[in-house]
Amino acid sequence: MEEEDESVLIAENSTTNGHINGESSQFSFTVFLDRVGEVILSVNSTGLSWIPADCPIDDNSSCIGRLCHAESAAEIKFSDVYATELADWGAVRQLTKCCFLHQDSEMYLFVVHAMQRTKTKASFWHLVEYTFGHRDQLVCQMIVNNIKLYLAKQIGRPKSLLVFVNPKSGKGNGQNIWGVVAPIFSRAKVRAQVTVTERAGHAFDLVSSMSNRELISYDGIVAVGGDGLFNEILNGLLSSRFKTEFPPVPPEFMASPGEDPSTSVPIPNEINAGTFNPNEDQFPLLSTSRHYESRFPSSRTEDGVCRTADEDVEFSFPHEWFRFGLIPAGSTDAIVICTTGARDPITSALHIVLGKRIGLDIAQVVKWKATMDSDFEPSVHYTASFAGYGFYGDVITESEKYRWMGPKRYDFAGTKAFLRHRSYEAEISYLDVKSKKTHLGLTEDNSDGATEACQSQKRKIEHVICRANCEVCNTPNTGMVKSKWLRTRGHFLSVGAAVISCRNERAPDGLVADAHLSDGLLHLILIKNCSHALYLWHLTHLARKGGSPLDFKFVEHHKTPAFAFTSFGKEGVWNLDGEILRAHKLSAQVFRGLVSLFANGPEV
Ligand SMILES: Nc1ncnc2c1ncn2[C@@H]1O[C@H](COP(=O)(O)OP(=O)(O)OP(=O)(O)O)[C@@H](O)[C@H]1O
Repeated sequence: MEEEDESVLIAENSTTNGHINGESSQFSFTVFLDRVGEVILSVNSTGLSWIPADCPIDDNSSCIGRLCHAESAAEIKFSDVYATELADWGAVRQLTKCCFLHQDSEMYLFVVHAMQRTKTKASFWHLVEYTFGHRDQLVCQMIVNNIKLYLAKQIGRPKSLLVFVNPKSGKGNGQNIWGVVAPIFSRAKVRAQVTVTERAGHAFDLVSSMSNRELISYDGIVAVGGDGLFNEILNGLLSSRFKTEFPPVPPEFMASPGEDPSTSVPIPNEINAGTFNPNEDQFPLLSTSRHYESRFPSSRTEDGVCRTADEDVEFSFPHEWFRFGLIPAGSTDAIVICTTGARDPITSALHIVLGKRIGLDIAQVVKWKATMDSDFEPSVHYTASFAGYGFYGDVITESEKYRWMGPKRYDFAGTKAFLRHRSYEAEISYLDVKSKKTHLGLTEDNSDGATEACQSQKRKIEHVICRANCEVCNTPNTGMVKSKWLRTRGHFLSVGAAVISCRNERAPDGLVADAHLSDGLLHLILIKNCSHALYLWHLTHLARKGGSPLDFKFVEHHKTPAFAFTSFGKEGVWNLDGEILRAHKLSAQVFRGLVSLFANGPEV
């Protein structure tokens, strides 16, 4: 049906307050609502509401009256409405006085599309459609046009998105899942430029080779897949655009194990630039402004010509409006679960079209050497969720052999790695930061001296779960933060660095229940060698809601903005967001809220 211009139309049965045309502040119409009957529909700048026309709000005289009112009066905020449209001429069903449905006469229809929280789990959002009818088509047109005007004023909603669909994600459902959510985007009039990936690395290549100008012609990039696809796109965006110093490392880090640091490999200038200065008072990583400098290399245009940096436009971090979206279709989907509280494609699509926004910490992981004997060749990687060594590296290496099993491969590979029970000798240095600002989750005595009992007590006090409008994530860093390197060496079953809690089906509270999406800290979890039985006990705590996997003697947990790792074996395998990274020597730092996501945080 063709839409007309804003019509200045006041029907006989309408009341208005303000101007209908363009700047209407409030108006009411008697219309029909499908499955209810005649209602008085009011529209104002915050949303729409209706009450039954023949069931006044104070008519509680009968139980039927009360029932009708409870079920048929409602209010929807525009912040929850993602589209409205005229529909064809059709039938509206009405509720009789005895609350039975019967078919009423046909009329012109219009539909309002919105989200609704599931009653039992607020994080799960579902689609709701309200179909209204009126015998005058112009009335329908005018109401729709006015609702559209209000929707256009909603801030932060995307208009144009790049979408990557991994057909091989999870159980191979990527394309089907996109098929399910695509109508939400088209109803919301969001243009989607869709690429179905043909191979691993396809999305990385496309994103990294795009000019900034082309990239910011979109409002964001959506991954329909798992954490691995998201990670690929993230790296594609950051690798050529985000230039920063390497993570700080302790002075002796560049020496080989057992080697005298003074005879170690000369460190290139760029590496020196990132070396931590223990005498520096102001901690360099915890930026107060959360604005990161970036340099812009030349980039390629569509016709393959390389532009110089001058011709391209700036892409700042964190970007003012450019966001990532993630529609879960993978095997783990930890990032989606942590950022929306649900593993549900519809919920994620609604977070995107409604223009939600949340900052996400990103860890920069630098691999210095692949094996003990290889040369220093730093390669930079970024992760939004997790980097793990030892058990985690073994699981990912093993699971790659069984990709055909789909998500079950992780259980199979995990069992094999568990039975093998290998430990790895390694040295880990981490920055111990002390701050009076307890919002960072750091306390004055964050380090060495604390007893096991104290640590357990402290963990309980600090157990603030990250959620929508999280106070910890929204508090800016202020004041001076002191730091020093602490070191631990030994045999470890695993070394893990979690950027976020990494909740997933196998670990319902995540690896670290109280990790935050945007607090500028990594959670370093060191599992020292222990008996098979104790390790199993730890794993069962991980797999249980409300478990305490960190409250074991053989588990060290440190909140830190940076760490450095050296393996004492010949080589080391890391698991970076589900991808293999061979690193004998590695360092990492976190950037607070470096990118933004179309998400709200879990509503728990
Ligand atoms: N067309 C493709 N064929 C094969 N591999 C692909 C293709 N497109 C992307 N990939 C790669 O598949 C890997 C895994 O994808 P993805 O993360 O989407 O699913 P998953 O591994 O099942 O889920 P999760 O990461 O949540 O466990 C990614 O590293 C990505 O590079």
